Amino acid sequence: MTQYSRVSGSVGLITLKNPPVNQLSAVVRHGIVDTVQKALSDPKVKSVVICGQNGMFCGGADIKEFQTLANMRGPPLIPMIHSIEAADKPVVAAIEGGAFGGGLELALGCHYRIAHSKAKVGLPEVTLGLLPAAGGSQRLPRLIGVPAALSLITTGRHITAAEALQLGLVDQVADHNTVDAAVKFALSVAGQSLDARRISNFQCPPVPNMDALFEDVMQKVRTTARGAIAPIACVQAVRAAATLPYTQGMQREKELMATLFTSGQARALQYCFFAQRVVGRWSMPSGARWDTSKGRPIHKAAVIGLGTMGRGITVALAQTGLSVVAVETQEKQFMEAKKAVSNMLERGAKRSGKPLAHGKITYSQSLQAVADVDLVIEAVFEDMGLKKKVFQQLSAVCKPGTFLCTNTSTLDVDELASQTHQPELVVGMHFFAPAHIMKLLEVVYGPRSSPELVAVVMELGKKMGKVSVAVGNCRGFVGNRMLKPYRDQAYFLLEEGATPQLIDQALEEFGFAMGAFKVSDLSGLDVGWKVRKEEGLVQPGGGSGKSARIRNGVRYSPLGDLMCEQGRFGQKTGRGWYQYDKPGSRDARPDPWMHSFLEEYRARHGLVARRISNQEVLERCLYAMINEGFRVLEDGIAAGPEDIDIIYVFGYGWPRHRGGPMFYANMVGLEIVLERLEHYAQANPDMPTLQPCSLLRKLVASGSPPVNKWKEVIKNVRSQL
Ligand SMILES: CCCCCC/C=C/CC(=O)SCCNC(=O)CCNC(=O)[C@H](O)C(C)(C)COP(=O)(O)OP(=O)(O)OC[C@H]1O[C@@H](n2cnc3c(N)ncnc32)[C@H](O)[C@@H]1OP(=O)(O)O
Repeated sequence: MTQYSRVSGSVGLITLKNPPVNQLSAVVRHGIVDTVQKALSDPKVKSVVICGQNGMFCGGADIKEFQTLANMRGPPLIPMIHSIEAADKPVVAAIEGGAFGGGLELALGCHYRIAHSKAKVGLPEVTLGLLPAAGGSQRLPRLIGVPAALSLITTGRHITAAEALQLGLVDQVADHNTVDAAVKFALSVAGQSLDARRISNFQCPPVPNMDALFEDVMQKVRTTARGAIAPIACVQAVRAAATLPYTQGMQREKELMATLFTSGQARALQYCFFAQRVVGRWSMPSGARWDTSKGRPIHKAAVIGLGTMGRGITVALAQTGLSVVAVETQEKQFMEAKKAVSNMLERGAKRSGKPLAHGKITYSQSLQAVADVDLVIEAVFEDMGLKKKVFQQLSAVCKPGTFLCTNTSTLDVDELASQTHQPELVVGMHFFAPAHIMKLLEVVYGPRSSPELVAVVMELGKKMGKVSVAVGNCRGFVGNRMLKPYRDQAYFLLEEGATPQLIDQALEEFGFAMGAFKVSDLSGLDVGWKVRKEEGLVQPGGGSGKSARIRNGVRYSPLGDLMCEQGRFGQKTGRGWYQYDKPGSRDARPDPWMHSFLEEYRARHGLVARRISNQEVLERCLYAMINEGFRVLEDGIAAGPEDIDIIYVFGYGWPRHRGGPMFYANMVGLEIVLERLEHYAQANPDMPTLQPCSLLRKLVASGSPPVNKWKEVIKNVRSQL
């Protein structure tokens, strides 16, 4: 797992060999210890280079080893890195591809670092619920200063070789063969004193107003962490580097890591890391899979409808380098959209430092302009009649074989497919607003969608920088389907005595970016109202008596309808579940009006307000959502719990350190979730979404297996259906 050779007469070359990313598994650590020893004891060797095979230096510790302590046997990283730093011959790290986490910590133990110009480096441990505990939190601030180290360690961001050079993190950047450059460099420094090269001997560069700096950073980190503990431990570890001698700092690093390492948050974040990769290996109920389905190249794409979503999708496509035809038939919207897209592209180019993608887009007011494209994304208003018409037209205008995609968030993809000559070439691409920024893409296949098309769209999603999840077609797909019972419970809790701020606070303390009512104000209450009106659910004035709160035998809350009747559509009208300074403002403040509105509503419906605890809010909202998640799995709409969890983490503000709703259910204990659902279902027989799903019962009956074992139980349940 490590290869050793002597090159250029006097350089010992150690190559890490552990696909896919030369992670520091026990056997690699053994190899490093042995080969370093060999090089240092060989009198012919005057200096040493460490590199990684296949153009990758090292992706850090082997995250899979963290699952079981038994796997952690083998030489520990810290003494291994110390022995490299203490070596009396210069050791040079040749960084190609990347040096991350323990990989960068290994490089920081070396006396010199040479990086390829395309390489990236970073300490992403915080994203796995950890901190750089192989000396990274102590060496990095000593090398590049406290503010820069805080920025890298608390965010885990990867930086380019150029930025690393500027910070003094690497000593040289190579444009060609990095190993050759490192060997040449190693020859040139052989025999030189290493006293000034051992970072653990450095003092942190002094920082003016250090207490104020740490207070400020801690404040910011607490706000953005939303309950995550690792970013806070990272700040504490860097503070130790800035204030304590190295050995004491290392002791502090160890103590902080001990708390994080076995935490539920670390388990959740490491689960998310692997889940994100699992969803790329998609499968369909037909048996089609990512590794047996081949897409075909897309050279030219089109977007139909340049409202908010269409504009974002146009930008996301153009930024991949594709030629894009952007179509909007309404004159006013057409002119506004051109300007808006152009501004969005400029902002994107500024942010990313990449070239502007203006030239990739041609605008048209006619659908005829899409005749020669390979793929179309329809993004017109969310109206089945309108979308059907567009699909009929597209089917007539586009060349045979063109892939047709719809950016719908709820509508039946199969019904739209049936409007075309080739229904197998239709899928849903559910983007999230703003479409050029939000990472999630739900790829919705219907029963007739071809695996080739799913492969094409999943690949396109990747090019757009999205985390794409393939899901089956049903109302609301995965994300919005599970959101409905969650929202319903929030409304029912308002009726029973809660306030919007009580519910939102409980959800935000749990870690959601925004509570259910703030989200509702942001997206606009009128959107759901329109849908409910079309479905015949809305009774003007909200009605009275028991029937006013029942639809089709199921509990219904008309509260949202009543709010809309008063023109309270949320942020856009300056009034919603909260009040805002002016329409469009985002600063939500509790509205005293809501108090009397709810009191009057409860009186009219004979409801007596009771005290609602945060725990009840979480149990009712989250367990209702999770229960629907089990139904989604049972119905085969999502291939596995990872798909659901990634959708929620990337599209719905679910706190990543809680691993997604299904992982969270597993952490709470499936038997507890089942018991609480039974309890609430019994108390509310008119809320069928609280009736525990049979898959949940089955999992509990099977001894509540860990989340990565659910697929076997799901397979059995499905085969019995
Ligand atoms: C008390 C204990 C003291 C311990 C002290 C030491 C602690 C050290 C902490 C660490 O080092 S934690 C690990 C830090 N490293 C990272 O977070 C890097 C994680 N990896 C990545 O970000 C990316 O994989 C990459 C390296 C940037 C490469 O990206 P790319 O897009 O090219 O490939 P992927 O699809 O992401 O990955 C390919 C493949 O490799 C698997 N993998 C990646 N990194 C690791 C790893 N560190 N350990 C194990 N496996 C890794 C990844 O899962 C993919 O495989 P899969 O089969 O498709 O899942």
